[in-house]
Amino acid sequence: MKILKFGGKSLANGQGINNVVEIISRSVQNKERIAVVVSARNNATNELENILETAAAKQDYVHLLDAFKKYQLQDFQYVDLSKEFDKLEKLFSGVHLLGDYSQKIKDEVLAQGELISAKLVTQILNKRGIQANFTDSRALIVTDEKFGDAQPLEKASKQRVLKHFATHNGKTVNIVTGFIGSNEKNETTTLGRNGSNYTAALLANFLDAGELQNFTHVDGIFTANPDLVPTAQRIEELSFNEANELANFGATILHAKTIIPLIEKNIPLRILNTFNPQCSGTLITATPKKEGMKSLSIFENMALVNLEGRGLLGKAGVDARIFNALGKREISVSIISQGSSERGIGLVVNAKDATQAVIALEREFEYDFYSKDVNKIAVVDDVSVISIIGLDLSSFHKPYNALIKNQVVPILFNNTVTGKNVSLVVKRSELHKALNVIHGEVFEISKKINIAVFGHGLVGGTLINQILDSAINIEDRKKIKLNIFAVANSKKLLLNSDGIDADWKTAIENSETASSIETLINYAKAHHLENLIAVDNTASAQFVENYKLLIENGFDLVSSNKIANTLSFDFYKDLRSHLDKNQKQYLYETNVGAGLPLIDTIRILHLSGENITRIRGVFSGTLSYLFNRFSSEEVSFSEVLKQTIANGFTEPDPREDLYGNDVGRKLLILARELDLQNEFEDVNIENLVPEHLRDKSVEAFLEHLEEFNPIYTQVKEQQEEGHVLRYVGDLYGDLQKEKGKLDVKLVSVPGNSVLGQVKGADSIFEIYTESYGDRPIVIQGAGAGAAVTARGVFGDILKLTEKG
Ligand SMILES: NC(=O)C1=CN([C@@H]2O[C@H](COP(=O)(O)OP(=O)(O)OC[C@H]3O[C@@H](n4cnc5c(N)ncnc54)[C@H](O)[C@@H]3O)[C@@H](O)[C@H]2O)C=CC1
Ligand SMILES: N[C@@H](CC=O)C(=O)O
Repeated sequence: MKILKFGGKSLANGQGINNVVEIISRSVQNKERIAVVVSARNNATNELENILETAAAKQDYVHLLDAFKKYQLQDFQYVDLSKEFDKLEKLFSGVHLLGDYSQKIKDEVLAQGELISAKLVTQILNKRGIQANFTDSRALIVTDEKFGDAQPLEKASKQRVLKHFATHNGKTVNIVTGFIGSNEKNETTTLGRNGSNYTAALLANFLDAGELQNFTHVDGIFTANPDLVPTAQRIEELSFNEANELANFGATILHAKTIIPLIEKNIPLRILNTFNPQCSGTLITATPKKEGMKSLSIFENMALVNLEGRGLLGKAGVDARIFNALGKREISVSIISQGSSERGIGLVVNAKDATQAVIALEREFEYDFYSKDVNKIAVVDDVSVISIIGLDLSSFHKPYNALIKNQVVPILFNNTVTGKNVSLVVKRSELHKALNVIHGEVFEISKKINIAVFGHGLVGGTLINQILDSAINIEDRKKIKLNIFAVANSKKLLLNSDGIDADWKTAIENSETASSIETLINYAKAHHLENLIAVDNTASAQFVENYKLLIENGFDLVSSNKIANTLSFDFYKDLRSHLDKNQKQYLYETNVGAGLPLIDTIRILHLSGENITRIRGVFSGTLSYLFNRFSSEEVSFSEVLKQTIANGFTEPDPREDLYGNDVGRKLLILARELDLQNEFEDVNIENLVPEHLRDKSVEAFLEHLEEFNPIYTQVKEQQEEGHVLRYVGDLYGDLQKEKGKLDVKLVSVPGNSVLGQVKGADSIFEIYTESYGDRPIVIQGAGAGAAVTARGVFGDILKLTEKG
């Protein structure tokens, strides 16, 4: 025997009720022995409650009742529900007359919802030729007298159930009303929250059913509410214990009281979807294939009541008084937290009970206020509780760190001593984001990283395409979902919380959103985006001013833009202390040597105590390419310069390379990595641009490139035989002091020397250290170019995802 239970949404008009009838018919045709338990249809219970309130308020309820009746018969005019409708009319008219009702009357009213539902299903099945028997569970489930939340009397109920099924379970399917019973005086009672599930579980228990199939409107139990966490996954199997934990922690689909009758008889419970019958749902058994399942469950509308007092330390009985005062008002406390100083106790209660809780505590502790033992009772409204079920404190650091990194600071947390679960109280406004952050950390499901790209020129544009091309692969391999939710240039902003696609260029061209850092930050907040990274691929000094705001709003930073690291040393320090304060990271490997692993290498050497004594090399890809070709080919300086620009090696403003500023900046960045406090003005730069071209606009400058030719032809010709020109950066001096020496200059070196052998747009860096002596560590490779630089930026993004 199987018990099939259908919830309200399953029984709604249209696809729901049609599928229910199909499912039952198929079972009957397959000769399965089944009994069916039904809830009231769709919103019937709420509607009946509303009509009752309206009648009690002596307002016009008739149109509401008519609408209710119309819905019930909408597609089934042939079904006779006159008995239930008459009953409702009489009950409501009485309540309207009196202007009041008792819980007993309410139970009688609500019971009609289940009676209508069971009768309707029975008659539809009968019309299809299926022998179905309307079963009023008031004749089966005997309860105590607690109207609204009655307790079944198991022995008497079992006897009646067994008797009924002995006579009515031949070829006939019993369609049983859920939720309702009757007391020993034959008065209608209801079983409280989750009552229909309870009825189904009791029947399963009494009849020794092989399985209870609970048909809902969802595919089963998920690792978190899929409406809030899009990456939530259906759990295939759960143990009864795990399901019980879930039920205790607010998973509305289950309730502890519905699990217990099943555990007693070891009856599997399968949660199924009426609207997706192919889905195998979630199976709950005593021995699931896999145990240790984790899930997140929430209590959304909660409040935190804080009782504080200096005189509470060591005082016995304070907590007992608190719970006694709350208990008298039937206020249940879901989480309790008390520090060892006993100066305060925090209690999480349902938001609707918060005011009553405060009143109760104020009364109870009135005299303690006078004696100044208690000085404050306050409420933090709008909090939510997230419970991580299946997790203990040994692995709590991962979600906790991720929350802090995402600027969600839990108001309090606690764990259960037995069983595995940790609960956190967070501001309700942060619930959505917190859930997604925790989910990404706890489950081996993709962690989502939300990226905003500023500047989509050569490097930025290439980076976006690289990310889009590899995102699926990275998600498969690393369980990291890279989601570019924003792209900005100086004028426009493209926003899409689900991530931009390959058509992003057209999308940003068509975007009507003006570029604004505030708009972008607000968008990220409104969409509860977690794990935020801002990528600066501009060369803008103005944009750098946004860094602090981005950091404060939870963004880690990645930058190919060198400006932030080369402004004043005060700015440099201030930025780092801001990063520390907000626990944010800033990575900029591509600032020197494009995609080459230079900054990391120097940082690690320096951190490990290795004394770096000198760094020298060809720092600029642009100038490397320019002088490599100019030195070895019969070609004019201006011609190679034009090709260098066309190759995308130069800065957005190519004069920055030729003025020597770009190399100067790189040198300064490395110096500061070594904790030197140099300023940009300390760099001795040999400017490659003839003086008369220095104050021209970029456009005018580019029209006068030929004027470089006589100067550099002469420089080239004046070299020694076999020598080549190289534009070299040199950091030297006593690098243990406050400042080092930084030179940037054009030199002539033998063609077969280390620097002389550099080819293409390669950079080369010689790192001299105490341990390596006069044989420096050499890092060499492409020092410029959109593809390698974008790859370096991409690397920084991935490093951040791992650090998180
Ligand atoms: N090209 C290369 O080989 C390397 C470049 N870099 C750095 O990469 C950065 C980008 O270089 P490219 O892509 O070559 O330059 P680009 O000129 O092609 O792109 C820069 C983009 O930033 C945009 N932009 C400017 N101000 C902005 C603002 N306030 N907000 C949003 N967008 C803004 C511009 O409209 C432009 O599209 C530069 O800082 C450069 O120093 C670093 C290493 C190597
Ligand atoms: N213009 C720069 C680009 C990289 O930083 C260079 O050529 O090195």
